[in-house]
Amino acid sequence: MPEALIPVQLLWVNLVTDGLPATALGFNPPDHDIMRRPPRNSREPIVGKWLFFRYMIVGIYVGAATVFAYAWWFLFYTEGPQISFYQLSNFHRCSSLFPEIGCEMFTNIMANRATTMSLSVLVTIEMLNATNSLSENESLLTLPIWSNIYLVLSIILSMALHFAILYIPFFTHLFAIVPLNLAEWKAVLWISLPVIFIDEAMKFISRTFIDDISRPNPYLPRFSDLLSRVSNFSIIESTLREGEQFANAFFDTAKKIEIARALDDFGVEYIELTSPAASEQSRQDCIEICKLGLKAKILTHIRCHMDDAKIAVETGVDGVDIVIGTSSYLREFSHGKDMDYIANAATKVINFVKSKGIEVRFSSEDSFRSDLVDLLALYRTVDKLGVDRVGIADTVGCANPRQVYELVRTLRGVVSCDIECHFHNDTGCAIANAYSALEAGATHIDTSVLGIGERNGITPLGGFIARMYTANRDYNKSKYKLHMLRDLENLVADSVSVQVPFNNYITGYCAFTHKAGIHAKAILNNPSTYEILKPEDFGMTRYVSIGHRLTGWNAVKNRVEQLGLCLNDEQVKKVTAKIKELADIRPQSMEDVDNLLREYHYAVESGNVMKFENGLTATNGS
Ligand SMILES: CC(=O)SCCNC(=O)CCNC(=O)[C@H](O)C(C)(C)COP(=O)(O)OP(=O)(O)OC[C@H]1O[C@@H](n2cnc3c(N)ncnc32)[C@H](O)[C@@H]1OP(=O)(O)O
Ligand SMILES: O=C(O)CCC(=O)C(=O)O
Repeated sequence: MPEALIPVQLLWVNLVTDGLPATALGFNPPDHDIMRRPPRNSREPIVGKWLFFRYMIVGIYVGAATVFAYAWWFLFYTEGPQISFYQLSNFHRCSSLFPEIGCEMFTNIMANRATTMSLSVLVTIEMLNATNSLSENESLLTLPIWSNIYLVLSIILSMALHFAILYIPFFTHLFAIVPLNLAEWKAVLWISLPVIFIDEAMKFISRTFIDDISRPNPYLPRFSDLLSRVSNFSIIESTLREGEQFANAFFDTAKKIEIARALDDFGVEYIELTSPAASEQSRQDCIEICKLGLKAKILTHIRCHMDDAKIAVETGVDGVDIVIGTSSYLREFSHGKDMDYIANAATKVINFVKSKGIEVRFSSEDSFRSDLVDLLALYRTVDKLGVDRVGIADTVGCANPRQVYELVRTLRGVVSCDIECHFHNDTGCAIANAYSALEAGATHIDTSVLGIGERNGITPLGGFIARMYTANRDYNKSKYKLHMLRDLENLVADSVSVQVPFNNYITGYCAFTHKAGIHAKAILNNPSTYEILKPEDFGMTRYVSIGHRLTGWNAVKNRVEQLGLCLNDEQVKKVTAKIKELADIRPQSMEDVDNLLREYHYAVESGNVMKFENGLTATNGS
């Protein structure tokens, strides 16, 4: 095709569009939802992938529309020459192929008209694009063009300048263009306007799927985080493997079976058992548990060693979890092998387990203190061998959630199989790390009941459930029998001779106890004010404690109503003051409080309230 625009015209477009409208955009008002957006990550690129894609789409449209405007004039315009596309695109061979059409049209005033169409479309589209840029994501319907009056003025001025070069003869000559008529201007508008709709569609996608700017809470999971498995994960319950490494643990066969059944009933997807290479009884127990026909898949955990693998595959397990240390500590002080040896051993053991048609997972022990390049190369190798999962283990509990997120996210880009994560709790990060791992794309999390395991253990099942329930209540309620958690924890606590901690997640005795008056009032009005977990979902009950100096009259009034007593607000406030007086001396049981309320109520009913109050004070003072 002939050249649609010459350099001076392109310079003009730059001058008109980059000058006034671009400057006016600096006066854009803020988006309406600006305060609901989370702060931008400082490491996020200014132009991310999606924004770049948007620019490409709009850019392609601008280019196509400019060229089309030129072609339109030659091909479709009723007052134009109406030649064919073949003729237009072979204009340089016009004199030899189709001289009858009059080849001078490609150089004379007709060509200038087509050029003017192109130029005008480009200028108009740029004005519309400036309008689109009032906001990156907000629609023009809610943030209209007149919200930036400078933009309106600059567009008017820019178009006036464009009209000037179109209709003042000196400039038309200078720019090699011609004045357009009404029909041509209509075509300019029709060709330019779609850019508004294209950008509105892009903004809609950004708002709905990419930026989540409509989220009321900026800290909820982002829809854009497509890798996140927060609502699609499996639990590998390792009480009967990692848990057996807890200092107090000794599980006989009957106890293991009882725990396995309880875990299965609760709904965990996998149960991991101690290596059958550990002892003859461990091997027998493994066989017995496999025979139970549980819904959960049974795994056993072995060293990356053919001897262990051969024993494991004979037990009837559904899968084998292979592990080997990759950090310099473990390579030097545990097994003494280098990365090449590890890769070769892994290949042999994985191929062997796979040949038995059962699941195989390969994990690196002490992943967070391993060399990242070595680690990723190893994972890539085992992924290619066809493992079902690779595992990351924070064996010493050194990792924090950010490090976990980064490692899992990196690994997610390297392997296509599932990713399992195992977090020790030495620094109290095990639950948060598990959550971060899922956010980054991990698929399986290792837990043990009450977190029991080597040293102070791993991600506790109950705490993990609390975290995941908070992220997606329905998903967790549909997968697990949450009300069984307490029995499960009591069973394991008894088996290993420990108490369930007072502040245990969900089942600790004070997990749903509310004490301070301010809390109690709000809880009684709406439990969600101070409860992120619904006790009834876990078969637990809420308790509002009132026999103490931190109580308040709202909590006391509630108790008065529960007891069916009749006191007005002033009377409740007075009796609350009495409770505080007494509780300053010693804590009051619920029975003490109830007796006091009944006595006070009786005194009110019988008209002896003054006497009662004085007597009470005297008793306290004595
Ligand atoms: C971080 C974790 O929790 S990993 C899981 C830990 N689980 C267990 O240890 C299961 C219980 N363990 C046991 O019963 C025993 O340690 C056994 C049966 C596994 C091995 O017992 P032993 O042969 O007496 O060896 P020992 O326990 O003293 O040392 C471990 C051996 O395994 C080797 N080893 C350690 N980790 C690995 C591994 N991941 N892959 C292959 N070999 C390993 C060590 O080099 C050492 O070999 P060596 O006998 O040549 O010195
Ligand atoms: O097999 C695994 O992934 C974890 C092994 C383990 O217990 C650990 O590394 O702490």
